[in-house]
Formats: sequence, structure tokens, C-alpha cells
Amino acid sequence: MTGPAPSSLRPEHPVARPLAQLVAEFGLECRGDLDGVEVTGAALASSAVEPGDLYVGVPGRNSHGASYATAAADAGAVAVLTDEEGAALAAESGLPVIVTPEPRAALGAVSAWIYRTDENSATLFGVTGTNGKTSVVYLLNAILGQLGVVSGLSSTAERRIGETAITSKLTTPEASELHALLARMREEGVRAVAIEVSAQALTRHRVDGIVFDVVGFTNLSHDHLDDYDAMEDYFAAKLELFQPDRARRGVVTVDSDWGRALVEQSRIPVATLSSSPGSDSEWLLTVLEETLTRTSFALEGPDGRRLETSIPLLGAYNAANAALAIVMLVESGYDLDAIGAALARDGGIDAYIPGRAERLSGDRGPVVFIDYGHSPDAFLSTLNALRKVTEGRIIMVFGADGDRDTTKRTDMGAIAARGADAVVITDFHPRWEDPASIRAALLDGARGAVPDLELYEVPDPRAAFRTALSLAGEGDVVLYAGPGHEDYQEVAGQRLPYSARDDVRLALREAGWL
Ligand SMILES: CC(=O)N[C@H]1[C@@H](OP(=O)(O)OP(=O)(O)OC[C@H]2O[C@@H](n3ccc(=O)[nH]c3=O)[C@H](O)[C@@H]2O)O[C@H](CO)[C@@H](O)[C@@H]1O[C@H](C)C(=O)N[C@@H](C)C(=O)N[C@H](CCC(=O)O)C(=O)O
Ligand SMILES: Nc1ncnc2c1ncn2[C@@H]1O[C@H](COP(=O)(O)OP(=O)(O)OP(=O)(O)O)[C@@H](O)[C@H]1O
Repeated sequence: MTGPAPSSLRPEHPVARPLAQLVAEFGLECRGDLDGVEVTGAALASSAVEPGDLYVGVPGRNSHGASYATAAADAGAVAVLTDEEGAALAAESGLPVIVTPEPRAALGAVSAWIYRTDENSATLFGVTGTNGKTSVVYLLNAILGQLGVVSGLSSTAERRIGETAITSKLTTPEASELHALLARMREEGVRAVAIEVSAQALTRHRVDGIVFDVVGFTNLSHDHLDDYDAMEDYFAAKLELFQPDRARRGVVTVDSDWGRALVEQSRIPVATLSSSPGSDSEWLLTVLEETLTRTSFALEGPDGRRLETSIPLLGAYNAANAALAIVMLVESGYDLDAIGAALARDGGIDAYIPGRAERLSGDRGPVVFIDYGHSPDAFLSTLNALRKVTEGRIIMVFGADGDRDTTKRTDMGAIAARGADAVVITDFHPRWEDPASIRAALLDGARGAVPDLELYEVPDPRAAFRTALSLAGEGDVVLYAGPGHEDYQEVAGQRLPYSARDDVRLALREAGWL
């Protein structure tokens, strides 16, 4: 019998610890009797509680988590950790209540204690930046696999241990979930873990209780200005990862001013990486050959060390992601020559990254890519890469997120207009916004940049993709940017089933091209 897919991966053999010991070690205040109470897990959402858990009630945007303490008790929670306001809300649950001024700030250390994640820990890699985090995490995982190392990953797309994978809700899980994942990985013999670290995760304590062995920085560009007031604040959130309480060593891509500022302001030893010829970085990436589906490159480091390899992916930006992964591995202690030999044996890096420049077309008709790009810089990188290797026209389909950074829409429209030959604007996740007004901002951006652009507005994404396909022929490329690996469309609080990948394949079959 198969039940519903689990929403998190937890240890299968948790070791119980006395809750009174936690209270004593952390100097917390407890209201209620903890005599004989043992804890085996931690949960931040009542729906995630398993018997033996400490339920952590945090104040949220919509409600106070402690108001769900009774539901947590019904699910088997043994106690509640919350703030003063939450203590009053949790009283009726009948559970012992442990009080701390900022439960979210305590969650990382408490989860680490419960799951004992600092004991016998795997090598931990953390990746941050606006674009490329998921890609670098998958590339790290792939190369580690080629080196024969059992590894795991946590990304926007999924959390994965070998063949076991669950779909992610957040890019970086809440601390309780992350420590449970690390404990499960230890049970499964995982020796290295690659974790995507969003700015929001750093701001909201999601990676607390973890000290990464090596952290990597891809780039920083316009995004998330709904969560942060200005680019400087967004940068400051990322900078936190490059401090001694969070990481031992770092690798920074210095192709932007933000990367160089990060090197200056970080307080851990960092290695630098660049793709710009003449850069004084320690590591230099040179792209050797680009095709629609493979990019080969050379990576040169200090002391004349050199590696030449390729990735089964489009674009110089993906070579940069791969180079970052390789230098992170070297910084953690792997030998560059050993990495080079493993990759040479396998004909290059053997990576599959779901929904990132993923080719869905077959041998006939236009080449079709689905991509997860949803920021101006992601559009620019992908379109620049495509232009170099496309014989015919580039037709681009995309929409923009509702209820997220509205200030990037004009740029997204303009970059698409300049980089593609025809553009189809559609709906992505409108959420609670009026979809027509999101499209209008994208259309304005596109028309403003290229007034005579071949431009279409097709609200339904299924129809929009078919419009794009009808404009394309042999030698052309259709780039569908946005949905990537996702299998839903979020409209007015509902997640409607929609897998762009499945629908694109269907449309290709309907057109007789697959
Ligand atoms: C703004 C933000 O980060 N919100 C996060 C926050 O929600 P919130 O403060 O609104 O929580 P709330 O709904 O008021 O609920 C309060 C508490 O009660 C709990 N609760 C609530 C209802 C219930 O029935 N039972 C229950 O236990 C909730 O789990 C929560 O702990 O706590 C929730 C529980 O963990 C998160 O799911 C939620 O992330 C939302 C979904 C989100 O969209 N976050 C984005 C901004 C985000 O974090 N994105 C980054 C990066 C993305 C990127 O790189 O593109 C990411 O790492 O994913
Ligand atoms: N190094 C890079 N520079 C610029 N754009 C990139 C880079 N790597 C990937 N992209 C673009 O960004 C998109 C998202 O890539 P990826 O998922 O790896 O990034 P991310 O940082 O994890 O973003 P998210 O957290 O939203 O998933 C890709 O589909 C591609 O369009």
C-alpha cells in the first residue's frame, strides 16, 4: 500500500532525549512538568508534527503558530516552545510550555540538539546567490557521485538522498526540517551534503545551528525587492553566510561588483573565481566550446593546476556554475586532478538539473527548452547563450510572479524583447494579483525596448506555448522561461495542477515533432 508522499525526510531511528536536559542546557523557562518527557523531533507547523515532537510556535505574518498547539498536541507533540504571547495561546493545549523571547531564533540550535546534527557530520556545502544556486547544488551532487561519494542535496526543486526524493516547498527548509534531513542523511551514510541557501533563509534563521565547511556565491542581481528594501539589504542578507559563525571557507565568483564587495566584507578565508580574462582571481574559467546542449571549459587555478571538462548543459553561465562547484570541492579537500580524472573517465560532468535549460524536444522540429529563469539577469544569461548557438529564430514564452517583486517586470520584458526574435507573454503564478496587469507591465517593458517586436499576449500558458510553437520551425529555438520543474500554477490562493514540462511534451507530440 502506498500512502501520500512525505513532506519532509526525517530520521527513521530517532534517539529520544530528556526535554528537561534541553531546558537546563539552554537556560530556558518551563511552565509545566517535564518529568519523564522525552523528545525525538521538532516541528514548526502543526501539520508536520509527529509523535514525540517539540512543537515550536512562532509568530507569523498571518497568525501565531502557538494558536495551533492543541492540533500539535493531538498529533503527538510532547511540549511547546514559544514566546510569551504564544505561552498564553498554547495554555489550553495542556502541554508543558517552554518560553523563550524569540523561538524562531532558538529553533536552529534546539533542532541541532534534538537531532544531534553536530555529531559525526557530513561535509556541508552551502550555495547562495540570486541565480544558479539549484544548479550548483545539483552539479556538486553529480561530481561527488562521480567521485564515489554518497551525497545528498536540498534545493528549490527537491530534497534528495540517493534515489529518495521529495518535492520542496521552500528553497531552504525551516531549521527543524533541515536538521531532521541532515539526521536522516547521516542514517543513510551520506558523507557530503549540498544545500541551497536563500537570502530569506539567512534572514529567517533557517540555517541556524549549522556551520558549513564550504560556502559558494554565484552572483547577485535584481530580485526579491519585495522582501528587501534595496539591493544593499539583499546583499547584506547573503553576506551573513560568509561569516565565521556560519562557514569555515568560501568560494566567491567575482565577475560582479557584488562579488568583489563580498570578498572584502567576508570574515572567512575565501577563494575567488572569475570568467573574465585578465582577472586577478585565483581561479579562471575559460569557455572552450558551446553548443545547444553541451559546454566545454577549462579551469585554471593557483600553482598551474588545470582541468578541462564539459557539462551537458547550455551556456557559459552553466560553465560558471560548474566551475564554482569544482572549486568548492577543491576547497573542501578534494584533489583537482582526481576530480579531473573522474570527469574524464565519464566524458564530462554527468548532471541532470530538473527544469533548468532542460531540452524537451526530440530530433525533429524546433529545439525546445524549459527553464526556471524568472529574473532579468537569468533571462539575459540564457538568451545570450542561446543566441551564440541558434541558427534560426529564438521565440520566448514567459510570464511573471504575482505578489512578488513587481519592480523587475519592465526589465524582464525589455531583456526578452532585445534577446529574442518573437515574444509570447503569458500568465505564470498570478497569485492574488490581477493577471492582466502583470502582463501589461511585461508588455510595456518589451514594447518600450523594441517597438516593432513580434509580440503576442496569450493569458493561458498552454495556449501561449502552442502559439510559440506555431511560430517555430527547424533550426529555431523555443525558450519557455519560468515554470522549470514546477507542477502547479498558483492562482488566487489555489495551486492548480499544471506541469509545463508535461504540457510541452504533449504539444510537441500534437505537432508531430515528438
Ligand atoms: C514570508 C515567509 O517567509 N513566510 C514563511 C512563514 O510564513 P508566515 O510567517 O506567514 O506564517 P503564518 O502563516 O503566519 O503561520 C505562523 C506559524 O503557524 C504555523 N501554522 C500555520 C497554520 C496552521 O494551520 N498550522 C500551523 O502550524 C506555520 O507553520 C508558522 O510556523 O513561515 C512559513 C512556515 O515555515 C513559511 O512557509 C512561509 O514561507 C512562505 C511560503 C514564502 O513564500 N516564503 C518565501 C518568501 C521564501 O522564503 N522564499 C525563499 C527564497 C525563494 C527564492 O530564492 O526564489 C525560500 O527559501 O524559499
Ligand atoms: N550563473 C548564472 N547566472 C545567471 N543566470 C543563471 C545562472 N545559473 C542559472 N541561471 C538562470 O537562473 C535560473 C534558475 O537557476 P537555478 O534554479 O539554478 O537558480 P536559483 O538561484 O536556485 O534560483 P531559485 O532559488 O529561484 O531556484 C536558470 O533557469 C537560468 O535561467
